[in-house]
Amino acid sequence: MESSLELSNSLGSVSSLLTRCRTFKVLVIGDSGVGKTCLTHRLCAGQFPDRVEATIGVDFRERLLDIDGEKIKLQLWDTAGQERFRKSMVQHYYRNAHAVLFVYDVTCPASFRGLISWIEECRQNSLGQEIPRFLVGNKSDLRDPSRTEGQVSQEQATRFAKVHGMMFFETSAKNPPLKRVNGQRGDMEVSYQRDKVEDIVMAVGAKLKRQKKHSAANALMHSGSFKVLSKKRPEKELWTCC
Ligand SMILES: Nc1nc2c(ncn2[C@@H]2O[C@H](COP(=O)(O)OP(=O)(O)OP(=O)(O)O)[C@@H](O)[C@H]2O)c(=O)[nH]1
Repeated sequence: MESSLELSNSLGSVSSLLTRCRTFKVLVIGDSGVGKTCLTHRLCAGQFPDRVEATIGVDFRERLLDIDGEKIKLQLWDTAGQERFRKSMVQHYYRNAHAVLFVYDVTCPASFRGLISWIEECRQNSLGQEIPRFLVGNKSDLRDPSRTEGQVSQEQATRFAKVHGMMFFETSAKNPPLKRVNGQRGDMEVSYQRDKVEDIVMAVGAKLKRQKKHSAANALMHSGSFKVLSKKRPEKELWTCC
């Protein structure tokens, strides 16, 4: 039997584990040119970059979040969409990933169809179904409401997301789309999209935070006593301070 002092120490460790800042590796994948680099700039720095070049290999950007008083660091891995720039590094991308953003361009149906091969690449690299997945239709500012051809509809994307267990967002890394409204000064265009980019980052953070609590609670339940956690520490790179 554990003494009450040991028990209280154990509970103290649980609480410090739960409040510790954790870094989450989030992969951003999709065809070349869909806007992964611009999106990760917006997600991390809040700005659309002036100039971008095709990603070679991988780029990292980080975003520190405070979710309900808890600090979480998202480390976004902006991977190259072009096969020739990613070949030799693919396995490294997928190692220890905590979440994946699948990005397509809403004005490029080929990039939407291409998602199947990105899902397959995840499977080949042993990314389990328990890893949270998010579907992001980018470049919504270029959507032409008068056209149905040559664009990916939100209905199509919603169905796809449901089938593949993903949370779906449509957004623009560049600009919110404009809408014609009848204001006091007559007809004018105003932006009507809330900052969906911010919604994405908060949704990813919240989902990962919930998962973290869940896995810590599971570890506690399965060990019987929390002492076991200190013996079997999670992998070093997964637990870093902000
Ligand atoms: N209009 C519009 N253009 C965008 C948006 N996001 C990205 N772009 C443009 O799309 C082009 C490609 O953007 P990138 O961010 O380099 O695309 P990527 O997916 O990272 O491409 P790779 O590095 O080759 O994989 C650039 O010219 C961007 O300016 C958007 O939301 N709206």
